[in-house]
Amino acid sequence: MTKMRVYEYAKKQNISSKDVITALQSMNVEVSNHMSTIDDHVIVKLDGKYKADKNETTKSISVKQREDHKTPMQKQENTNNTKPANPTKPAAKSGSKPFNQQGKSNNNRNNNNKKNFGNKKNNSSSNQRRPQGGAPVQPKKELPSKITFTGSLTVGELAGKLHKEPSEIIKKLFMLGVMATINQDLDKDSIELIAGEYGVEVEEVIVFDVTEFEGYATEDQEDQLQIRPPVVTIMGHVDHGKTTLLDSIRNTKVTAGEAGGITQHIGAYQVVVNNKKITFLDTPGHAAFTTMRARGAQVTDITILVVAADDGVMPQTVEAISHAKAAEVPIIVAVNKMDKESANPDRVMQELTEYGLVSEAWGGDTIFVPLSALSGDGIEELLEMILLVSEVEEWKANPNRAATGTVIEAQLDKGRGSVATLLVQNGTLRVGDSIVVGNTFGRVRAMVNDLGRRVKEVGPSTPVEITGLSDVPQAGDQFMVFTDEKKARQVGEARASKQLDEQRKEGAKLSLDDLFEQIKQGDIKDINLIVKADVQGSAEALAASLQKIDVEGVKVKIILTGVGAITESDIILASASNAIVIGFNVRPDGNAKRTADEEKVDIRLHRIIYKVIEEIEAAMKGMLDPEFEEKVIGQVEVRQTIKVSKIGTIAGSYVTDGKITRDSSIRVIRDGVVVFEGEVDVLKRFKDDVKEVAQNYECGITIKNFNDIKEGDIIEAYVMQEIERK
Ligand SMILES: Nc1nc2c(ncn2[C@@H]2O[C@H](COP(=O)(O)OP(=O)(O)OP(=O)(O)O)[C@@H](O)[C@H]2O)c(=O)[nH]1
Repeated sequence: MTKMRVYEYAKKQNISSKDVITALQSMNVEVSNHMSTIDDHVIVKLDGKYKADKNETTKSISVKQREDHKTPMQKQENTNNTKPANPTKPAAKSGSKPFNQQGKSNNNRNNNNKKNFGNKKNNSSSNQRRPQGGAPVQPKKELPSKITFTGSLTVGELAGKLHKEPSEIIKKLFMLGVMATINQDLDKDSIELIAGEYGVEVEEVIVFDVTEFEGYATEDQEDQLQIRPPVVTIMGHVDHGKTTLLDSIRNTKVTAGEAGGITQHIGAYQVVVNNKKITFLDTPGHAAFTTMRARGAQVTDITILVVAADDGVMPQTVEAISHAKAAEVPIIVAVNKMDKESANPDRVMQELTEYGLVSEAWGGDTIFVPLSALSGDGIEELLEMILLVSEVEEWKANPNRAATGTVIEAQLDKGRGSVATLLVQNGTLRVGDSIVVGNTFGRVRAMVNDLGRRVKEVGPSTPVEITGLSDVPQAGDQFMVFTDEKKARQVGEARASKQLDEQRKEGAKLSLDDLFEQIKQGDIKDINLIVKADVQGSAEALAASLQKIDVEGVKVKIILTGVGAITESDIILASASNAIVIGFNVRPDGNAKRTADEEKVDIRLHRIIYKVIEEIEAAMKGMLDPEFEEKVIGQVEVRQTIKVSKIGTIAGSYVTDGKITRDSSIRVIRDGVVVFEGEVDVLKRFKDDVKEVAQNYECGITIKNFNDIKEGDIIEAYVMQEIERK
């Protein structure tokens, strides 16, 4: 089914949106503004109308206007009806992802998110008619054939570029149902729409942001890529043996492979199995994993999920699964503690099927390796399985380029200054390289590997500890080597100052309020949700219903369902996956609230299932109900009460502050406690019904459904005011 927006149709027909809206209204099709969607049967009807009615006034006027103001060149161009080409950024190469794009947004998009008329309320402009005769005095300058912009333009700026008076642009916007001021920012669609009305071509110029690494990264050609070792993270429930497993792999493999090496804990290590390397991140647990991902770093290729055979699936096992799945990282299950008598691997297999991890033995595709981290039995098999998965996945990188990668950990060392363990993800890192790491920079002074040995250069998937940075970066920060030291300094400094700016601004996390805007801009294809509920049954029911929502091809993806309060870990997962958290009959705990504020994670709390569905659906359609805020307008003191049969209790009162109106909401406060909330029924001055009573005046009030009003009560009057959504 074809669908288009009103303004798209207007463009197609070369007429104004306003005319289309008028036509639609005459056809009894409900449309609110130029952003409204019309479907194909309406389109067919409209097509018919415009075909049959070629000389329809509105059309001839709008075409006439356009022709009048056009240069000969544009007149010619108009026949091509070309859309401006939009330069896009080079796509990151899939074989080697030096920088994760997730959660990143470039400046231009941020600008586009500013107020634009797509999300403005429609205004009642439907009575306005296009001026027919006596055109306003036009500026002398001719229309340009093409205009350029970056990010957005204000109405005034656009007018300047089009050599038009701002008032004319404002008028045009008004015709499209938009009230705009001269300083209002217009987004790309709006700029194209207005320029299109004059037949002027628009080109968006994307300015290269010096602080974004992506801009400097060159694409690797397929023939430059070579197989690189996999990077493995170990996750699992407390005490299931993560640390023991990491130690045991390192002890059996590292010392055997590299005689004389003294293991050094630098946050990651490499082992050699069958002449092939495997890199392990040394910080077990999903907290580190997810914190990194929240910072935009994806370093893990494979997750080893450790489950103790004598304990089975536990809460953190489930969390680890969600985290790995959210990051789309393959999972290998290590069924640990097989040496114990109480070990029951079948139970582990059984329990994990519930989370979609079905062992190969049972017809699934998840690799399960029974082992004992303590005795070392099964570790060899686990390592072989890791190699097997890597053979299938074929992770690649280009060793012959300047290095890029991620910070695994970093700290300030008394003697050596800033010390950071970097994981090289692409290219080769060398001593002496000029490097930007996160928001700091420097030259690689010395490099030490996981065996405590000094090294001169390291290739892809290798962890290495470096010194020489001017400041301490953070785990998860990305780094990039620059051939030019000056450039490194410049980029490092620019990034540092940008970070300061960003700290001041809000993070660009997903929120229901701007969901529609993001969907419209094509920025999101899935909406990630985390559902926490008081009981498993509701969590599942809610998740199932939410998954059925499908608005304009955008789907809801549930990345975690769980029972109990919303925890900090949920928030971190939400932040890393750009998800919204839904609490059904549950609340966030203190830490979760704080983290959600910091990470700008949107939490929605509900008590009724259909309300949740309704809200998400409305947000996706850009139809969220307006938000209201309470505004106290006045205070009234009850000085005397009179009981009247049939009417109830009349409160003889005195307005001590502000005013009270007949349509205000009220609360009755007795000794500081709210005893009733409701509405005014009748408001009188002497015998007359009045609309409002101002400060220092007496009045008589009755309250709807409340007769227990007492002398000395305070009546607080308030109204609900719509507040603009962010
Ligand atoms: N019998 C037996 N005990 C094991 C095995 N692996 C680990 N353990 C024991 O289980 C306990 C917990 O092991 P850890 O390696 O500290 O577990 P962990 O998952 O790292 O725990 P946290 O760091 O607290 O999350 C220790 O007492 C280990 O000795 C095993 O294969 N067999």
